[in-house]
Amino acid sequence: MNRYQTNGPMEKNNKVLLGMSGGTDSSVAAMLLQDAGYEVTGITFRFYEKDFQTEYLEDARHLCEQLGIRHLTYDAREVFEEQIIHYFIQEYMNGRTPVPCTLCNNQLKWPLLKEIADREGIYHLATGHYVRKQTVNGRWFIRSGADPDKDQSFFLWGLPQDLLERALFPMGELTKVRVREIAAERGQLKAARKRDSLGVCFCPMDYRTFLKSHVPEGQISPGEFLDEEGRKLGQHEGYPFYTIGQRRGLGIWLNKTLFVKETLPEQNRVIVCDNLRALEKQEMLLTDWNLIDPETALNHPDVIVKIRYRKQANRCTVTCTGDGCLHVNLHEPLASVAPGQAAVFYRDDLVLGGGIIATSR
Ligand SMILES: Nc1ncnc2c1ncn2[C@@H]1O[C@H](COP(=O)(O)OP(=O)(O)OP(=O)(O)O)[C@@H](O)[C@H]1O
Repeated sequence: MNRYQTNGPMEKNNKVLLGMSGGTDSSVAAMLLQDAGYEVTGITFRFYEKDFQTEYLEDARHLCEQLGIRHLTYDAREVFEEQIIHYFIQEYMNGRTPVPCTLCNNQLKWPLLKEIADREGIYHLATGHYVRKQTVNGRWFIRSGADPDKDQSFFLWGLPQDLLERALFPMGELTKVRVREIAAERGQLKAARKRDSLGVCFCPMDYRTFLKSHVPEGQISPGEFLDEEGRKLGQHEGYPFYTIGQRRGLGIWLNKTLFVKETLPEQNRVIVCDNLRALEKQEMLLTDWNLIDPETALNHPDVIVKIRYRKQANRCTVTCTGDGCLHVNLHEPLASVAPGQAAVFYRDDLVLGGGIIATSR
């Protein structure tokens, strides 16, 4: 899954390369890593800058100066645009639901951290993610963070062993409330008060507005809403604007609730239904998957799968298909499964792996 490969293992040392976004978590992470005796280097990736705003860079640089640590910047805007923003738009245009934060972490942010750490002779890699890590039978697993409201384990299922082994997660045992307190206690009031980042960094608003301003005119056009029997119910604004399970904003006025069941990009049609049960799926096929230890995940009846960051957890059995996909048999049906979304496997709070949903039925 990862593009950035380097040669051979690196000797352990007490140096750590910390991804610093200028936000509260990575700022406090820098302080805690320093307290723990590490020689910290901060790095800020320039992924995306709305209206050329670079205050986050200045904030990260300023904090490093105050802490007396080295700070690097790395311009990743072009690769971010190609790999993440382009993918995000393309997925919607293909009638799928993208997972840009998962992709960014697993294919860009963490591999870049490793690449630069290798170059700089730095063994450890760190971020301000609210996760923990643990070894089981000699393999490294991500565990949920101690703060259930901030747990970010859902996004890191794709990290390979060589990277996990070197990873440090200073936020893992802390709550966000405590992290803000630590920043304030150390006199870092700006860091203490920063707002939590909301949703996708380059698209914090409704994705439809983003698509409207980024997709060339004429590529998204109005089409038909059909019911399950193929009867025309009205006109939609273009299939990429609708996601499976959506019920708001359809603009169809019938005296019953309607849900998007399916989008058909080639025909620019959106199929709706009036029964939530019609959205339920019992099986999923995953591609681009990663399992930390296949033995612990495959063919066990006690695996939990999540396809949403919050408020959903279904029991399942995972098997490997002959053609290299993962088959997920859901023990209870699950509604609103969209191709393109990530499915993440857990046992208790241990992340066993995950993959991208190709199909479901
Ligand atoms: N532009 C960036 N450059 C370097 N590292 C980054 C950048 N953006 C995020 N990170 C790293 O990834 C972690 C998770 O980022 P994310 O944006 O998901 O979380 P966050 O809760 O907003 O974190 P923070 O409070 O540190 O901004 C950050 O704590 C940081 O270590």
